[in-house]
Amino acid sequence: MTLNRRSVTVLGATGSIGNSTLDLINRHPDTFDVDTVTAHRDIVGLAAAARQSNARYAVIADETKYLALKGLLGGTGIQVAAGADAIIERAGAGTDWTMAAIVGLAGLEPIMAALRAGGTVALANKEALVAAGTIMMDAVVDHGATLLPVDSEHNAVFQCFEPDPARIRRIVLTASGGPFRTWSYEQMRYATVTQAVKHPNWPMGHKISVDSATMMNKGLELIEARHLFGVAPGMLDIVVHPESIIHSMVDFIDGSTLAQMGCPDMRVPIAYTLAWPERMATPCDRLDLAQLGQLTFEKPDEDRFPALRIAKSALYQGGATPVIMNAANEVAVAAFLQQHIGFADIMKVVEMVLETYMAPDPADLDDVHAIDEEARAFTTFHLKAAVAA
Ligand SMILES: NC(=O)C1=CN([C@@H]2O[C@H](COP(=O)(O)OP(=O)(O)OC[C@H]3O[C@@H](n4cnc5c(N)ncnc54)[C@H](OP(=O)(O)O)[C@@H]3O)[C@@H](O)[C@H]2O)C=CC1
Ligand SMILES: CC(=O)[C@@H](O)[C@H](O)COP(=O)(O)O
Ligand SMILES: [Mn+2]
Repeated sequence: MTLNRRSVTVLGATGSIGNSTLDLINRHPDTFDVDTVTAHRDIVGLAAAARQSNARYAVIADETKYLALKGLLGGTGIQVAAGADAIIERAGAGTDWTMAAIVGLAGLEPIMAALRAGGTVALANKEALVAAGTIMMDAVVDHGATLLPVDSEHNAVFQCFEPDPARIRRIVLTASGGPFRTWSYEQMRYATVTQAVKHPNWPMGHKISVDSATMMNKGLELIEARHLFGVAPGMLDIVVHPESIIHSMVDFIDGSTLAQMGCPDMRVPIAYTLAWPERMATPCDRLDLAQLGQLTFEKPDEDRFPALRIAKSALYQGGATPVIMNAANEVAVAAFLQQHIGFADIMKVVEMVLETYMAPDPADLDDVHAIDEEARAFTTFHLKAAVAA
């Protein structure tokens, strides 16, 4: 590998994507210079990540953990900071490459700071793009930044894509179908947290795992694709592919379809963004199609997975709707993970909020935050009523 030396920051360093990113980075200490690693509350994980990667800064969002983190990193020379603003400040410090792997809308401002600094942002956090897509894509252009998709489907599309929209007929996102692909709606009503976070193919954080189980993950990914690739909503499609070997496809006007394939390991798309526009070697398993035997495909079922219908409607509506949908979903998923509501209640809540809470289209980031905060408060207040209805 002959990559230029580059400085990197990993936002969300203690999570599933953060760990995979640092696994790759730590294998190449002569290429990657780790500037900053961040986390929310996990000081033990953050201190380990900072030590292993020889980071310059370790930043924890929860300010009450500052002294404890400082204690864990005493004598290392690694600088410690705390608070959401400190994360935004380090994200905007101008490193060459930033992994955006904070979960949820909490990741939006650090992403915007990194884009404003004009660097390359590897985007795992889909919630921020769903809520603030147009604003974020404008910032990429205005600040000469580069936004590279990490999400496996979007990274696959990016690898197959041609920027001339006249050549593209359709983008097809693959969906595993999640842990409840073969379950009836009635069975899903009684699904437990343990069952919902057990994804069949990908080990991931709890929030995205629940999104995969409801299939809201695929709905969020439709909106993510619309912004990343600038295509009309009608050009986006989903096919269920339980093996997660084909990560997505692009259909061209001449009848050709390009697909990107690989074993389900997020280090592959992460490595693509780390090395881009080159490629780098990874320790990931290689595909053995003869060993796999067959790949299967199914139509998505919007009756058993209403999130698909709800998100499609938000995709077409745009404006405030994706912000509200994302906020309601984040609140409802958290309530499910805390066992306050059932699995099937998640989409009941999201649908109720979208039917009853209205907001004008956001013009800027302040509007996005205002709508997000109000929608969260509305969802929390009406949670029990939505479930009882
Ligand atoms: N995991 C995957 O394979 C994929 C993930 N993604 C997307 O990537 C993002 C991260 O996912 P994943 O790694 O699975 O999630 P995890 O839950 O595993 O990790 C989340 C990370 O964000 C940090 N964090 C959480 N809340 C805050 C906050 N309020 N402020 C600052 N930091 C915070 C966590 O810190 P702490 O550990 O201290 O809580 C942790 O480092 C999500 O948006 C997800 O949709 C996309 C495609 C695939
Ligand atoms: C690894 C990744 O990109 C996830 O978003 C994954 O796609 C989730 O799987 P589902 O297809 O089940 O949503
Ligand atoms: Mn994905």
